[in-house]
Amino acid sequence: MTVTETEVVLEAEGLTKHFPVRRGLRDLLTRDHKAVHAVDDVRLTLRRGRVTALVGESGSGKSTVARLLAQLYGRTSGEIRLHGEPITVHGGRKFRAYARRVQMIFQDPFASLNPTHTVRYHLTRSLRIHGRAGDLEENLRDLLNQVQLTPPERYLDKFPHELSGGQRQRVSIARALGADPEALLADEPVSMLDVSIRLGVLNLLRDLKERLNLAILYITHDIASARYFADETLVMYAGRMVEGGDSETVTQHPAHPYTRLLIESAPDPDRLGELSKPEDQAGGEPPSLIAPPSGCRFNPRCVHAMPKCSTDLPPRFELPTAGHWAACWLYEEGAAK
Ligand SMILES: Nc1ncnc2c1ncn2[C@@H]1O[C@H](COP(=O)(O)OP(=O)(O)OP(=O)(O)O)[C@@H](O)[C@H]1O
Repeated sequence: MTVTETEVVLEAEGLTKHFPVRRGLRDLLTRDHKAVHAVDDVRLTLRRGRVTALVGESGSGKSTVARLLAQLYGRTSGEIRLHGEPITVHGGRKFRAYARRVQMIFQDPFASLNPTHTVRYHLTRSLRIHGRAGDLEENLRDLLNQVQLTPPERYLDKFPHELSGGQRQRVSIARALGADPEALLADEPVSMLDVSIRLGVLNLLRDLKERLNLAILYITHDIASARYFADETLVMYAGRMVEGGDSETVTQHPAHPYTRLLIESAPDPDRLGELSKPEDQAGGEPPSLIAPPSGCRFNPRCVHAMPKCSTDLPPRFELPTAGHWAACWLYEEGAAK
């Protein structure tokens, strides 16, 4: 791997987002400031030419992380660095300059494309906003070629409803590429597509990562696809990161009980009929994020929970494989595994 491939593009440290809960009259009287603890103390690094998967079940805070990184949401605390420089933008020209380098792809390509406008309109707008409208026709053709919608002439004047789900998502990707970004934040980019076309879109993203040396954040609830598609995998539970490392290690040798549960719960034809879920003690309910459990947030569900787990927040413990870590007291030196 060359140095440029591992160049850090975007980093987050201590990234935290608490959404205030709308207060009722009683809360006003008691001055009770409730908040949804959607994301707490998240640290991650996106590098050129690498895909980083962020995996977790619904409500674990994955989309909020992506929106914080895209600076679509203001953060409660923490730092975001672009090429090592701390950066905060609140819309306007500074946001546009940021979005030129960090683009987001959303889950639902139908909702993110305007049904009254053609592919040409969407892509032209992106190129214009990002100052790349010189040689417009050539750039439009180039964008469609990049996402393998060929010949481009067949697609340019189509409306979103005339395209398949996979083609629409390719147009969304082309629109993001119109900015010529360094990082792509892909929030469940294939989860709304038919199973049969998901692989094609993931292969396209992988091809773009390699050809354009992009840093990609791939958000998914499907840990099996992370193994296939991502270089590195981070696992999130109830707003906190619980495990990370290279994808092969995290998916083949998961350390955190929650990661093991995710893998056990993934559909696997070889395991049909095995109904017990030994890693899940509490029957599969994630906790309230308004009053999250103290200590490790997974402790009420964890079959390995020790007294300490409900009182002390586990730090990241390094594991034998380089770069592999788990925030779990089982890995404290001397703890029985
Ligand atoms: N704008 C908001 N206001 C209040 N709470 C929010 C807001 N956006 C998200 N949340 C809450 O924050 C938590 C994390 O949500 P988020 O959408 O980031 O999770 P997710 O892992 O992406 O889930 P999904 O896969 O279902 O999109 C959830 O409890 C959600 O209800």
